[in-house]
Amino acid sequence: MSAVEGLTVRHRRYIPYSHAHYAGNLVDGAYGLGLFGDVATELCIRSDGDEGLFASYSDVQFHSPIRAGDVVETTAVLTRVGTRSRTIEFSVHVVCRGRPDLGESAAEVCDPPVLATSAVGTVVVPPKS
Ligand SMILES: C/C=C/C(=O)SCCNC(=O)CCNC(=O)[C@H](O)C(C)(C)COP(=O)(O)OP(=O)(O)OC[C@H]1O[C@@H](n2cnc3c(N)ncnc32)[C@H](O)[C@@H]1OP(=O)(O)O
Repeated sequence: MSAVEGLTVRHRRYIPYSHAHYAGNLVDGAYGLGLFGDVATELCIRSDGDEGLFASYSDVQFHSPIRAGDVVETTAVLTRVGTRSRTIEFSVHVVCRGRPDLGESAAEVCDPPVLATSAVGTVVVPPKS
């Protein structure tokens, strides 16, 4: 097993209302893939000293919507180290969510967090010099 297998990186961010795209203030599904790209970039920097390039996704699942006003946590776990390829498991969980039914700015912590999107992807890093 490689020393970096199991390496985990997490990012948190607030989803601004300017990013809402569909009815009910949903963001588009590709939004989660953008989050995966950013967390994969930090993971590759930590594992290989390079930002890496996304080669493919082998699985993408949209479990529940991401909405404007959510606070989301994106997680990347390095599960396989090839020669130049790196297999990563991704997830986005909603950790806080607006409660407009209770008030314009009301919001609550999601306990437990709500799984929104998951994926498995492959990034490629340069050869070791
Ligand atoms: C961190 C996030 C960043 C981004 O989001 S960047 C934006 C989106 N991505 C891109 O624009 C990248 C565009 N694609 C490319 O530039 C190239 O295309 C790649 C650099 C991704 C790969 O090209 P090449 O370097 O010529 O690959 P090879 O020498 O044929 O293979 C190297 C390793 O990569 C694995 N691999 C190549 N393509 C795929 C694929 N499509 N799906 C899964 N794995 C792939 C191989 O097996 C091998 O692996 P092994 O080194 O461990 O033996």
